[in-house]
Amino acid sequence: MEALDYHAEERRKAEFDVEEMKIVWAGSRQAYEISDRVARLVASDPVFRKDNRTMLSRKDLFKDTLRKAAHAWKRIIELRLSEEEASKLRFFVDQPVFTDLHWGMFIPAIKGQGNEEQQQKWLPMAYKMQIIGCYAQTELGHGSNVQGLETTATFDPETDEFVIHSPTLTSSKWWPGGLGKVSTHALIYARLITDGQDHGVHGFIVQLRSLDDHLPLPGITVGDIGMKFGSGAYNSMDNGVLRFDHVRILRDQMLMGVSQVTREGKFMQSDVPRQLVYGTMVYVRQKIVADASCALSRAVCIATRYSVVRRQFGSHNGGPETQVIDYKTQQSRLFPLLASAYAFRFVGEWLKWLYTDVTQRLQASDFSTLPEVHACTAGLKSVTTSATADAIEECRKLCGGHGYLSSSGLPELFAVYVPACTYEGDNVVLLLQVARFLMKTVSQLGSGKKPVGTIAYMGRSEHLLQCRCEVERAEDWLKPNVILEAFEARAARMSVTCAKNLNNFANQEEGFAQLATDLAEAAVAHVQLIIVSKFIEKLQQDIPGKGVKRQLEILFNVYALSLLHKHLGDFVASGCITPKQGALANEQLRLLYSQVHFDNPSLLLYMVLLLERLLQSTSF
Ligand SMILES: CCCCCCCC/C=C\CCCCCCCCCC(=O)SCCNC(=O)CCNC(=O)[C@H](O)C(C)(C)COP(=O)(O)OP(=O)(O)OC[C@H]1O[C@@H](n2cnc3c(N)ncnc32)[C@H](O)[C@@H]1OP(=O)(O)O
Ligand SMILES: Cc1cc2nc3c(=O)[nH]c(=O)nc-3n(C[C@H](O)[C@H](O)[C@H](O)COP(=O)(O)OP(=O)(O)OC[C@H]3O[C@@H](n4cnc5c(N)ncnc54)[C@H](O)[C@@H]3O)c2cc1C
Repeated sequence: MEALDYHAEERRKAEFDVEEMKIVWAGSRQAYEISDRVARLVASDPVFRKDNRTMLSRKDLFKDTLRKAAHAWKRIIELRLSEEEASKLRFFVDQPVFTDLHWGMFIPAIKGQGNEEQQQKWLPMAYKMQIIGCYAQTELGHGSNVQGLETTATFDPETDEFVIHSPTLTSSKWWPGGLGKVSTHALIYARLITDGQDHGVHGFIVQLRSLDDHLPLPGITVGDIGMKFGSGAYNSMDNGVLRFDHVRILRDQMLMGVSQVTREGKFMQSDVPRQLVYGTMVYVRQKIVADASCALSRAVCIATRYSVVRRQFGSHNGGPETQVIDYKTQQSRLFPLLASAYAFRFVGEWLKWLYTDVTQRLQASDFSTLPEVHACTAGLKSVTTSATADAIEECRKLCGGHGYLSSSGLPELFAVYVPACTYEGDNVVLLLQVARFLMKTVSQLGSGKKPVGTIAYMGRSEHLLQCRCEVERAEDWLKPNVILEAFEARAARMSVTCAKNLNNFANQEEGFAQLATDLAEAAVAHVQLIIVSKFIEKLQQDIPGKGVKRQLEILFNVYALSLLHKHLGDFVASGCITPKQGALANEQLRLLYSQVHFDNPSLLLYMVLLLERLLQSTSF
């Protein structure tokens, strides 16, 4: 049977309502309709073709990208697309481009850190793209350590100006996307200095290039940092380098929403946490989590199509060879990735709500959830991007030799995706931020301050440190409460153990440095618990459509039990499950794999169907 006939046949046998599953994947009927409409728009427009992307020179690739970005903007205006539709268009055009940073960071930073007057001054020009902005924080010498940035912004009370300067080679801004060729302005993060006093890192809007001839302005040295990983990939983005030689800007070009400098040069810190200067990074991290599920689902779609169609060995009496998807090893490698795509989808939906909630709270000067939001966005960005990057590589291997062909789409997908483990925060550095939040929570357990939200389970740590999972048969692992308690017990025990070991060090900082690896692992356990718990909450919602909820329950169990199997050492070492119970979990997983395949081929093929549409505009 031909592949496409097979697909059609399998879809006809669907055990569930595929149309309703599409709505679940999209998040709502409206979101699905927008996705479908914009995907068709991109797929049907020859300007957005990408089948030549990996054969172009860097210069031609960049020109092609600019052409696409201009065409996208033209279509957005002509069709009066909403912000959500425009964002979808960027996603389907699927090529790193300067607009990602203009819309994804430059504008949000002005909205989040600028005062009312600054928003009124700069946003209208930015929305009309009369100015193009980038987010210039990272320097040659510092990326993770934001407090180590060296660029200076020195207030001159004589002229009511800041002097922006790059005092050292390592203070050169290095990496900002859109900086190398396109941006006319940059949001510069620099050390604020008034009257000889250093007030730390703050944001400043600086014009880099003339709006008449696009040439760099006096005192500005700017350019592209050159080729990056892979051929096509991120080379469509003009990541740049930038140096200042005593460039003067007006005082009102310092973003004054978080702190201010008066005409007399007095530094004023508003009664808001200084970390609001980091707010744009938090915003992008939560978007990156949603993007992870999309990138992962594309890779899974390709590997699923291949696995369903490819036959190898197993022919009897001249009959057809075995579909590779029938091999247990292929299933045990592929199905957890399919399940992870759904898990990241749902936790990304929740994180978007959490971010919206904290934004509303900040407007009411309620900073109570800011630490948790930082920990959740940092941790989920780290865990989902690391898992997705590894998964794309696994999908390449699942496709045998063909996975290494550019035309499979996987090499390009991998090369474009993997920097997500670094940008917006190195994944290990972000895990250590989560660990810092966990240790602070554990240290406060005795204070009577009840942990809430995603860390609430820590308030039950005494019980969790004693509990034993009630599993006697493999099917006991199908109960969400049993799985949740196992993940809570593991996470609580790993954090409490780290906290106890930290107490063996006289100096907390030294202890944190020595125990960093254990702390990072405790952070992963905490974040994986969040993902599992949000999947369970999704299943507790009303999910319409014949058999849809049943499919999602199967995927939940595949996701949770494959994680438990992968990290069995943590679970057993922390005492919450026995080796025998671990073996029963693995037995249940095997049963689920065969069920996912035989009872639910259209689930896989549904992914193929939905993601086929997304892939139509791609090179594979
Ligand atoms: C066509 C039109 C449509 C287009 C639409 C496009 C939309 C696109 C949207 C998204 C697209 C995504 C595309 C992405 C492309 C690539 C983008 C890449 C950009 C970048 O990489 S920007 C640079 C990123 N850099 C970083 O992330 C740096 C990482 N380092 C840090 O965050 C910090 O330095 C640190 C957190 C590691 C340490 O900071 P530090 O001040 O030293 O703080 P500490 O001493 O560790 O902690 C002090 C205290 O502060 C708390 N804290 C730290 N950070 C935050 C925070 N962000 N929020 C809140 N609180 C924070 C920390 O917990 C401590 O608290 P405590 O004292 O413990 O209570
Ligand atoms: C494709 C791409 C696009 C980018 N776009 C932008 C942009 O638009 N704007 C912008 O400002 N920046 C941008 N960046 C820069 C990016 O934000 C930084 O590269 C990132 O924050 C990591 O910082 P770093 O490069 O200094 O790495 P480092 O922090 O030097 O990391 C190197 C190694 O050191 C380890 N390490 C560092 N500190 C610690 C610690 N305290 N404890 C344990 N281990 C540690 C890390 O885990 C890592 O293994 C981009 C980067 C890339 C790759």
